[in-house]
Amino acid sequence: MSFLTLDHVSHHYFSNRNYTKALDDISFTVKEGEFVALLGPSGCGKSTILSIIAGIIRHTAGEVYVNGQPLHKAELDIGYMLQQDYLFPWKTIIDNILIGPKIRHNQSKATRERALGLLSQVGLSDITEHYPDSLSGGMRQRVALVRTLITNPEILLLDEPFSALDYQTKLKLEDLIWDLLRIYSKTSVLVTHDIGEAIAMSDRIILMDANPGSIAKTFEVPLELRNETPFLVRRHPKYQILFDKVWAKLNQNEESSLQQKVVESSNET
Ligand SMILES: Nc1ncnc2c1ncn2[C@@H]1O[C@H](COP(=O)(O)OP(=O)(O)OP(=O)(O)O)[C@@H](O)[C@H]1O
Repeated sequence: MSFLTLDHVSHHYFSNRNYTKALDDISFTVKEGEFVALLGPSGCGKSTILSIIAGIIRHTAGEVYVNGQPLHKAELDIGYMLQQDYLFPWKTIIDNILIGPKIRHNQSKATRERALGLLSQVGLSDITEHYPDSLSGGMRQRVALVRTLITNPEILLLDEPFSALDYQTKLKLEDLIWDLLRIYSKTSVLVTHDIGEAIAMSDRIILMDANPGSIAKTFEVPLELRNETPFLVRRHPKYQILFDKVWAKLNQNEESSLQQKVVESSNET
């Protein structure tokens, strides 16, 4: 059974009297424990989808279900990881991690021990009393990951969490997160522009189109790739085959949307 369902979801924004149709008729499901990537060009509505799932914005049409219940009734426990880590510079690493439990009045000894255990799993046991300014970008994102996992969320929303990192750090972090999410069987939705990252990390790729944001095609990642770590996936022969298929579809969509724009502008003049 599906854990999360987006059923014919559309969304438009109104700002300064401007109307933007951000999403048009989006339908997909995410199974429990599944890792789904939303891939697409800038402005196709990837972050809008995450904001809708997180309950930050209310979609204009359609419905979102969690375990068959409408999202607004489901009280979904969410972990949100962003490009920026948003660590508080005046708090130590352990205090940054324990902010979520503190807000929920759940700062038990067991929670602290869980935090220390997670820090050790991401290779950061020695820095609990350090401040974020003394850490590298990759270390800070590892802390952000622990802070996201400490409340044991039902679903993890990852909004380009690697895009501010250098390539080497990004590859290492992909492996670490992939490993941890499988250990804890976390249901996850990753937003990315990066085809390689989508293939390496996920079970399924939802490729999106822009203007307005819609689903162009869904690609299942072959089992042989899903069983490898993200780093090793990139060496697998099936990786290149899938990469080429996604790349071809992405280019085909971009070209047809460019042609449409040219036709529209020539009709206006
Ligand atoms: N608060 C807002 N007010 C008005 N329009 C918005 C708002 N947020 C997003 N949009 C518009 O909605 C569309 C989808 O934006 P969104 O940020 O969801 O896309 P995205 O695929 O996540 O883009 P990117 O990859 O650049 O982050 C875009 O046209 C964007 O300009």
